[in-house]
Amino acid sequence: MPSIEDELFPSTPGKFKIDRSNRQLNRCFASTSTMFLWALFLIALTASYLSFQSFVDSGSRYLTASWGGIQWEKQVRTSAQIHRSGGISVLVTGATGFVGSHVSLALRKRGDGVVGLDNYNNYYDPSLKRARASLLSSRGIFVVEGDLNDAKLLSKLFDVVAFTHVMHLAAQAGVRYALENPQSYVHSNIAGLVNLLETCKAANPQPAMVWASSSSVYGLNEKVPFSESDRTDQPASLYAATKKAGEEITHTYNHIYGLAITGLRFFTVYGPWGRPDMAYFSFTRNILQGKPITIYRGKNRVDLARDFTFIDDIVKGCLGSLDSSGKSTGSGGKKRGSAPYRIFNLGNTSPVTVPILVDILEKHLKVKAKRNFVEMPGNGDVPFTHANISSARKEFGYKPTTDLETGLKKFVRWYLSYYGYNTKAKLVQ
Ligand SMILES: O=C(O)[C@H]1O[C@H](OP(=O)(O)OP(=O)(O)OC[C@H]2O[C@@H](n3ccc(=O)[nH]c3=O)[C@H](O)[C@@H]2O)[C@H](O)[C@@H](O)[C@H]1O
Repeated sequence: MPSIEDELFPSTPGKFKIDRSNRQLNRCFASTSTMFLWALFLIALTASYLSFQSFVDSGSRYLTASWGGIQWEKQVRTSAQIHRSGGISVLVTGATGFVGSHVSLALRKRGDGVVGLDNYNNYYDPSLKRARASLLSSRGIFVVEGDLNDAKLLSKLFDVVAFTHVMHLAAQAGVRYALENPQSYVHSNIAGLVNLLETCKAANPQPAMVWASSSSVYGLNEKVPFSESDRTDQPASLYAATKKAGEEITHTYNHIYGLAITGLRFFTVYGPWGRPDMAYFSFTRNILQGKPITIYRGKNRVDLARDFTFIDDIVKGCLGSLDSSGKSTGSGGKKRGSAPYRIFNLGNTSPVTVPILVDILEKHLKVKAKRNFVEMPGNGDVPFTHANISSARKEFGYKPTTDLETGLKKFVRWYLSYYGYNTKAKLVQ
């Protein structure tokens, strides 16, 4: 298996050759007028190259065309192969993301077929995604590099494999980043979702879909703990609004086309191989580097709290949802009967305040944090979250077992090892 360095710096840079012959040029530059015309031509060529390049740069965040071909199809087919009786074949979107990589590995471990899809966008350090991809590849999971909005790619994937399930985890995550880049939420969480649903609806047979909604849909809801039947019409961030829109959109596809759909409201998921933009991760980085951390506080200096949920518990919830998803009834875009439409909270059911989270990190890191308390800015945050998980428990026996203390210990152990704190030379973060 190639190492992560090999993937980043391929040994064969390509087939581009520089033509050093100047005989042709000598003839062209024979007269001044020809030189002038030639100069104009070069300027036009450069201008069109630059505009093409900027088109490529702006598009490359999302779209790549590095798929297709006999070898590629063979890799997809092999990766989708099921190795247990009664197993399923799953297309996992966002497979090199935090939750996606863990779910892919768990499915593969129990013998299910898994094909990943990921666009490796640069919302956070793509090298972490490449490292996760390397791990997946070592377990025989092929990750297709491409974007949800690439309809041809999605339809090709379903031509090659009759996926029984789609685990849709690709998304623009993060509550506060929506202030900076609102369009990326629309691109991934709305347009990308619809594109995927269009493909699933048209597939024959149709897969069942399980996808990641968010605890943030509860928004300004004050009734605790949050139950699936509580109101979700007061989102506090654009992120939350796009996830809520996703719930409505998936309902439509269930209603019209008979797609079996399960939405999972994840509550602040954390753990090894996590997302660097999240508080527990960036706090750890700053604490180790001796930099201050900013802790938001609510009105009247009330601490914010989250129902932090350990990744292994989320993975159990995802697999339980896939196994109990029921079947889609339609085919080729035609509904043949009603199909299940479900929404579940996946949380830990025991909220912890942010300062206590920092206490636990300090204990595991054996370093004191430099705490800087500020009033919660109007950035989309909500004061607290708390999941009622009785529906998921009833439906597929969901039962979280990892408390924050234990989960953060596992995260810190991974973090120190991944970033080289256990060796003499610290790696650059
Ligand atoms: O459950 C979800 O659906 C979401 O969970 C996560 O959002 P959040 O619960 O906001 O997690 P996270 O950023 O770790 O902040 C945690 C706490 O630290 C506070 N916080 C944060 C940053 C900071 O600098 N200081 C601070 O006090 C902050 O105010 C908050 O109280 C996912 O990112 C999101 O993609 C989505 O999945």
